[in-house]
Amino acid sequence: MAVAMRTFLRLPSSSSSTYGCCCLLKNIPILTSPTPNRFWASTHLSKHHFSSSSVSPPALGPQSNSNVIEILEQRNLLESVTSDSLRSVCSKPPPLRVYCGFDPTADSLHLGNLLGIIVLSWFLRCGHRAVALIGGATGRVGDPSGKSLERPELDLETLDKNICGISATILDILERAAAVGEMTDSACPSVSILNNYDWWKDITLLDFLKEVGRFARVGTMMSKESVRKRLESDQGMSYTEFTYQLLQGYDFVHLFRKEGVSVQIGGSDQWGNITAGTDLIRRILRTEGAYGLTFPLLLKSDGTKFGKSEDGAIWLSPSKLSPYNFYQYFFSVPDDDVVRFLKMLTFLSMEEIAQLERDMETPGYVPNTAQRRLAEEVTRFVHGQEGLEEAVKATVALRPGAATRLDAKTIEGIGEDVPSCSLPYDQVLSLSLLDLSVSTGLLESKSAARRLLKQGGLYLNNNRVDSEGKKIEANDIIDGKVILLSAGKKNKMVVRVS
Ligand SMILES: Nc1ncnc2c1ncn2[C@@H]1O[C@H](COP(=O)(O)OP(=O)(O)OP(=O)(O)O)[C@@H](O)[C@H]1O
Ligand SMILES: N[C@@H](Cc1ccc(O)cc1)C(=O)O
Repeated sequence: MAVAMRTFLRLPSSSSSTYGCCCLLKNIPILTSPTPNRFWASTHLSKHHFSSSSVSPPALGPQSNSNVIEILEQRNLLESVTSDSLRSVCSKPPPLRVYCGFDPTADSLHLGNLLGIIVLSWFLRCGHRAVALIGGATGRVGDPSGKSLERPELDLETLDKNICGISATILDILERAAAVGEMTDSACPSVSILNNYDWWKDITLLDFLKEVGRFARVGTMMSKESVRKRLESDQGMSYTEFTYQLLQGYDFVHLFRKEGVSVQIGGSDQWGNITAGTDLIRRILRTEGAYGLTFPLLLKSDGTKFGKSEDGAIWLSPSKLSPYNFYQYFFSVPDDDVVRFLKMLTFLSMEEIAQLERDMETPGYVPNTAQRRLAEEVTRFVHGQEGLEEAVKATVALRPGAATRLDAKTIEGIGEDVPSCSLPYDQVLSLSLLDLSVSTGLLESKSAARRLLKQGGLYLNNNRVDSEGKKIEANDIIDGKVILLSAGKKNKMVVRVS
């Protein structure tokens, strides 16, 4: 993909800064900020081309004349709006500035968080502007929404690392989203990234009580679901967490006043915090011009939400989940989920999705066609065309019996996601394949390995092995570094040879 782009990024100035993060966001010129701790990025992108590849072309086409609220409704991405007049406001000029906040509670975002980026992207596609807010300040406090226990306090080093990790992902994805939206107005950046620590670090407790606390009603604060639920629990709620809604509420006031942001979006669990913001804007700035919008939580078919606490979180950062495994996840979603995911997680037209749904009911439908389309679209959106090509290449190459020649990079790419082990070169060379399968832990015994080999299920670097006497030769060690063993189609073992 060739993208002509001009990007500015100001990272927080280091030395004295808590957020002196040194992450280098790839391909992005970094300008030193005159304002300490300000994290700001803007993206202007113009033409957008795609190289030919073996995957379907991406869903293109900005929809600048469309009403974003109607689109979100059609795609099950709309839960509530604070006022129905948002519908008319967003269909006429000027474009709106819309923000979504992300607290740095982990070093990567996950699939549930992607919904916020997708909704921002729909606004971009419809000609509006997007602001992603990193909660450098709110992350120190911890949002009680949807949590039954107080969040553990994060140390500053961890917060810093998390801010770097999630900022890089958000910027990467939103740049691609803005490119599809073909926003070319250089006077007004289509995407900005801000850190709320920039304004909170200068506000004293007395300022806060005077400027914010005075306008907040304790009764209203107590009635928020996040507070009510916690007060019913044995542990109760700390004053710090109780204050969270006012921090997020004041962010909206600040962004409304200083950055012209008039819409805040978030998952349905953010309703209380978002309305804290619209209330404060009404009381402090005496205007009705601010809107909140929530989207439903993305759920698995068993009704549990995609999050980060449980095992097997679908991370967006390639260092936590490779593009190959990310792709595989979507390729394997059950038929019952695929249409819902196509609507919520891709930008494919509703017509194309309806056609895929009809095809699924048709005799001769090739299983997983809809899943393949889903996997392509979501992987391309999150990891870019390059990440998608890497995932597809690995998928083809890693299929047992595949004709494609494996290389060390492809095998290393899955090394973090499948079991792996390291063995010295001279221990591996001339070892029998049966012994290697057992000593690496791929199979439990030599007799199990022999049985599998006889059934035609034991593979060395994707080639089926028939001979019981097969020994590892130098040219079986790919690029002198790795061996891929497979027991059947699913069980793999990467052997790193040192
Ligand atoms: N499955 C989801 N669908 C839509 N939005 C989500 C989902 N999960 C999280 N979000 C959004 O991301 C925000 C941040 O998530 P948060 O850190 O509170 O919880 P989480 O990442 O789901 O973690 P945990 O698994 O620990 O509950 C949430 O407030 C919510 O709006
Ligand atoms: N409370 C949001 C993050 C957020 C932080 C500050 C805001 O102004 C908005 C949103 C969450 O937990 O994900």
